[in-house]
Amino acid sequence: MAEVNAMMIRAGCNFVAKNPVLDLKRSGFGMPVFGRTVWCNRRTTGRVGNGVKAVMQVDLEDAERLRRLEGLEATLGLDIVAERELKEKGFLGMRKTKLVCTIGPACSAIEDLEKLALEGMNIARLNMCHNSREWHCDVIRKIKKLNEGKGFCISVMIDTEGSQIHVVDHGAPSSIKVEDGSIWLFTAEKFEGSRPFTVQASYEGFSEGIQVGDSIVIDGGMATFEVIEKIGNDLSCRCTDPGLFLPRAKCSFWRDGRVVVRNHESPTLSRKDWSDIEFGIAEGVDFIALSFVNSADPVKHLKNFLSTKPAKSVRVLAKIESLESLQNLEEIIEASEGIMVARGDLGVEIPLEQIPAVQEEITSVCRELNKPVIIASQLLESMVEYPTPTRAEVADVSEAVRQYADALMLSGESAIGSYGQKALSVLQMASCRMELWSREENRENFLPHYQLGVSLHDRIAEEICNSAAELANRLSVDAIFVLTTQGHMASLLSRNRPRPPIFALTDDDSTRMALNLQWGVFPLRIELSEDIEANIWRGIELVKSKGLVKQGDSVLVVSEISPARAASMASQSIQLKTIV
Ligand SMILES: Nc1ncnc2c1ncn2[C@@H]1O[C@H](COP(=O)(O)OP(=O)(O)OP(=O)(O)O)[C@@H](O)[C@H]1O
Ligand SMILES: CC(=O)C(=O)O
Ligand SMILES: [K+]
Ligand SMILES: [Mg+2]
Repeated sequence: MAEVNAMMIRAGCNFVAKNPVLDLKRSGFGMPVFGRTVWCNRRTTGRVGNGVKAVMQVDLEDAERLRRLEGLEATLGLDIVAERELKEKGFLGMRKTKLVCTIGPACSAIEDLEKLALEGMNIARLNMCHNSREWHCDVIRKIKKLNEGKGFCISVMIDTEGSQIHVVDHGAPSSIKVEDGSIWLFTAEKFEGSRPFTVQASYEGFSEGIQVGDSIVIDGGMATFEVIEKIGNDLSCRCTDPGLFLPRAKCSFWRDGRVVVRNHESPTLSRKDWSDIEFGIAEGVDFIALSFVNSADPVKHLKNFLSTKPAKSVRVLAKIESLESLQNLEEIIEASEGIMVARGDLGVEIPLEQIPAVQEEITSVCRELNKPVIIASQLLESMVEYPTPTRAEVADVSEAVRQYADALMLSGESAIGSYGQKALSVLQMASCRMELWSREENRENFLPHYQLGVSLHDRIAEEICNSAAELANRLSVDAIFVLTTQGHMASLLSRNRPRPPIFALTDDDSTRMALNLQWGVFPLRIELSEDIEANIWRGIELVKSKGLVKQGDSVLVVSEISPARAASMASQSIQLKTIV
């Protein structure tokens, strides 16, 4: 027995249901049913009203129709925001660059989360450095509720605290001015409140290996000190470049124009991080972003750990925010399922003028190795306080879009700022504008083509996607559809940054949520079988039924079925279809 649902009704199936109204409600369709002619059996056409009871009987002809439609029924479609954008702006106008928002006290009410969702948030980031377990749990549940109840498709990312050994605090709730020549004591001693000219370091061994004459740079240049004396584990320092001390400021040690790299004992994943990760898994988060990754090892370690978990697969992202991570960049990117260019802490560890080049390099290596990349921190920093961005900030955002980064991230702008929604709309508008210019300049043609696959199977998949993207651009098709189980073909298509949107049809929910991070990919859930043709048929019927494609639209369909699923062997195909 099948449940009644709106799809069956629209398709005109003949059946009698036990309690159609209840069944409709249960199947999650909020459409009004009272007084509407919604169903009929062979002989009678009836009006459904409350309390109508009948026995479900589906005849053979309809059973076949139902069987085909059940695949559609199980489908939860495109995120409603993308759907709206498509209807308003057409295929080409859909924003391809994804948007991440850090959730904090300024936007954790469900109404605020919904506003961010409507403004285009694709991923919500929770920084485990701040706030309580209960607070994070509450936010995650609210987001899931919005997804389930309102048709959004927002993925959740937790960002670990990591071992930030260089954090210092002056004890006061706001910033303190640091005068030129003033003498300060940096200590690991723990005390409550503030003492004049005293700064607490978050890590006991902070001064190990530090010599008299070394410099301490606060927050990438907010102020600079010179170490004038070591007193036990404490450092007495003179301010050489006056400025400001913010609460929880980050500091780095410099000698002869370079950061002093020290092999401290603290692991990338602390005990608190593991506990936060367990919490994230239990709450069904989609991404875990690892802070202060210096090599591929912690990423591999976490992935091994996750592979032992029965839960859905969680994607591991590595944050590039230390000097060491730059030295091991390729191995970290290869081991991860995505990268965040965490410019905040990176700017503490390398000279600021190097940030633009490093960002471009990381973005390019990520595309080469086919890993999504997020550009993070200070994108619209002034909007924490002001309702408009600086022109320089808009230029910075546009440059990240021009570089074809997969995603842009808001930090304090959404977490604590008064204009989070406005900031998101600035990202949204700047992205669409730069994407348009890139298309007008045919910039996708100038992207370097790297060969990724080694095995024949991998190379075939890659070449199919490269050719499909080129075909889609040259033939100006309206959309690309890809049938993908783990998202691999979808990401290979995205890597080419094609002009039309890529609708990725998958039956795996974690794949669907992970694809949210990829440039130009709009994930949809669908039942996939071993019958490729049937999958394609179902996929197209689904998008047609939602009014996303219409008669005369041309679509390119790329399909992949892994060997484990296909009865015989792996197969991939490209088909060009005109919607009839
Ligand atoms: N959950 C939260 N609760 C309270 N404040 C938050 C929360 N998340 C972020 N914030 C505030 O927003 C600011 C920016 O957030 P963000 O998470 O980007 O900090 P960050 O220091 O750049 O990140 P990281 O610690 O990963 O380097 C933080 O300094 C903090 O004041
Ligand atoms: C996002 C982050 O962690 C940083 O910019 O440091
Ligand atoms: K963090
Ligand atoms: Mg950081």
